[in-house]
Amino acid sequence: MTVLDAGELKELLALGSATAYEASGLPCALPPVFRPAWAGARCVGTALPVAAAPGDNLPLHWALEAARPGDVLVVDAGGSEHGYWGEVLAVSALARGVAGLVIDGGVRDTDRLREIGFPAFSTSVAILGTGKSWPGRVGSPVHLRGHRVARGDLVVADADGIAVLPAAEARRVLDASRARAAKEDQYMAELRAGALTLDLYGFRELGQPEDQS
Ligand SMILES: O=C([O-])CC(=O)C(=O)O
Ligand SMILES: [Mg+2]
Repeated sequence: MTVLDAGELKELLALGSATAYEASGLPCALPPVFRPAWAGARCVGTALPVAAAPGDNLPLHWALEAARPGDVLVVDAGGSEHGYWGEVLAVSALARGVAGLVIDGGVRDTDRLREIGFPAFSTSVAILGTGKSWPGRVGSPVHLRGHRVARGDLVVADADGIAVLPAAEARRVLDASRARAAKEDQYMAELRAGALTLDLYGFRELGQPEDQS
């Protein structure tokens, strides 16, 4: 679905969410309240939006049938502090090639998610269970804390945060991210040699502090 191939997606993930965000020039960052469920979780893929009711994870079971390999489930659960997702759903997701989960809501079984390597990002970790009353919506756009996420958007999620890019911007953002990283690599060599960011970035002209003691 995305215009990038598997190698390019991997490269964008390695460049990182912060670089993708900065290079994009777009307001594409989800707020920092979304955190990885375990240290080292990271994923890239195409968004499959899901809407769920507070304390009800039935739509996530449906989403696993609808998901295509490489999809990231992006779930609006209204920030509800319930364990919408855990080991059982993650095992199924891995078997079906789902690349990850982003949920405005809770996840649980986080040790097991780490052990089996399923990358989940959530606004809480919560042990409360969920009901199965409303099948929800799978595939139509959702709003996560004011950010619209549509089917096919590109999700880049790692330790720093989550960028959600329109699919049509993916190649431009990859190119701009490569350029940004290459420029920073050049700067690194100079910084290691003792140069100052004030000079490399031309910040000296922006003004100096009153007290430099
Ligand atoms: O009970 C649920 O649906 C969520 C959960 O803990 C699991 O998937 O293991
Ligand atoms: Mg469980």
